[in-house]
Parts: sequence; C-alpha cells; structure tokens
Amino acid sequence: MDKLEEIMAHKREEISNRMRPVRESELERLGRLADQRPAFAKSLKRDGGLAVIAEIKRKSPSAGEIKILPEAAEQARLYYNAGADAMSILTDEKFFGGTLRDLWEVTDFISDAKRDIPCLRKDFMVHPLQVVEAAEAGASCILIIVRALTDDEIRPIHEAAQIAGLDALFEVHNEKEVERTLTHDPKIIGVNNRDLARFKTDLEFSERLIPMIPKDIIRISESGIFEPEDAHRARACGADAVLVGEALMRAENPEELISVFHDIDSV
Ligand SMILES: O=P(O)(O)OC[C@@H](O)[C@@H](O)c1c[nH]c2ccccc12
Repeated sequence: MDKLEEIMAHKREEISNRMRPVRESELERLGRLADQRPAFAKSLKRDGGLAVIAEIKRKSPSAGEIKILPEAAEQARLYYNAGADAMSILTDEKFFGGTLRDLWEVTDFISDAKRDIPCLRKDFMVHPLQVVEAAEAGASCILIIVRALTDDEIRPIHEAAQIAGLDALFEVHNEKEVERTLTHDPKIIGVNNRDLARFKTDLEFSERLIPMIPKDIIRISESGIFEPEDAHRARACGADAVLVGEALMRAENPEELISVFHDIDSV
C-alpha cells in the first residue's frame, strides 16, 4: 500500500464513525451564508507576480515535525501580517497534526481582522459531510485530490461544495488526472509537485502539467517551493499562485519570503 492509499483508508475509517447523510437543504442553507465568506478563487489573481497561499502544517509524513504550534491562530497572525493572499489549513490529525478546530480558530481570527483572507480546508475529502464541516468552520474552499478518488466520488463532493458556496481546488499530479479534472468543469487546479505516494518533490511536474491547463482556470503550483528560484520556475510555466507550507512554517520572517514571491515578474 502506498502512503496515499494508507491515508485514504484511514480517512474512510475515521469518517465512518460520524457518517450521516447530507441533505441538499442543509447545503443550500450554508450556501445562503456564502457571501459572508471571503472568495477564494478571486484572491488568487494578482496583477503580475504570484499569489501566495500560506499553509499551516505542523508535521507531515515526508518532513516529520515541522513546527510546534499550540495555537493555529498564532501562525495565521504571522501569515496575515506577512500579506498572504489566502491560507491553507491542514485539518488531518493523524498524519499532519491539524484539527478542524484549527480551521475554526483561524477563520475566527480573520473575521476579527481588517482584511478578508479566504481559507482552504486542506484534508482528504471522501464525502460531502466534510464539505459541510468545512463550510461551518468558515472555509472558502475545499481540496479534491483527483488521484485518490473516482469520478463518481468526485461528483457529489464537488456538487456539495458548489451548493454550499465553496470553491474546489482540484489537485493533480499527472496528465491523465489533468484530463479527468477538465471533465468536471473546474475553476482552480493545483499541480502537486510532490508525489503523494512516495513523497518525492520535483518542480518539473508543474512545468509539464500547468501548460496543459487552459488559462481561464486558476493554476497553482503546490509543494516544494522554498527559494525564489523555485517560485520563478512556477511563474515561468504559467502559475497564478503557489501553495507553500514548510518553507513558510520554518521561516523566521515569512513576510520577506512572501514579498519575494509577490514580486516575481509576470511572464
Ligand atoms: O510544505 P510544502 O512542500 O510547501 O507543501 C505544501 C502543500 O502543497 C502540501 O502540504 C500538500 C499538497 N497537497 C496536499 C494534500 C494533502 C496534504 C498536504 C498537501
């Protein structure tokens, strides 16, 4: 079993304990509150330069412990002050050390602040119930890992997100997954530079796959972005935004790094 399969098996088991059907009326009710949530897709289009999605990630299977962080909102404050365009909050506990509570804390912090910053619930989605949880916790976007799901599994999750007024970030790692994603009428696609089965990271994935994605879709390069040079490569192949976790979690001054990424020339 590869790592992603192990994580997905755990997710399905974990959610089975709280499983219940999700009614359309419930999603519609959440959809009516959607205006109060900052818009995710919109935040990722900057005039020139790269938008930055800053991720809160305490640990990971590939990196181990990254940062001891009693309160997720502490890191959110750093990212907020550093000018992040959006945040990604890992809510998987077993493998990434996050919780749904982290997402609640971060969106609470943001709604008390002056500038709206949309949040992505970063987790392994298997059922629309997780979309409900994300919306209730104030997220503006959910993640759909194309490799981990069949098209029949993707459809209800994507539809639930649309009704509840959330954007969906489709994550891909090969050509076939890009093609599958395009049949789902996506607004945002992220190329994960990290192979989730083996946890090797290579920017070449963005260079190969981003040019396959039509320009009217928001294109994100995810993972393994540490140096300005990495962000340059992402920008050069057409990325609108980068999703950065480890480098920003470890950075003493996230503001410096984010401003370097923001200033990377458009191509
Ligand atoms: O820490 P990095 O290398 O900057 O990567 C961030 C993000 O892309 C990565 O955490 C990620 C991308 N896709 C995922 C899916 C699940 C969990 C985590 C991820």
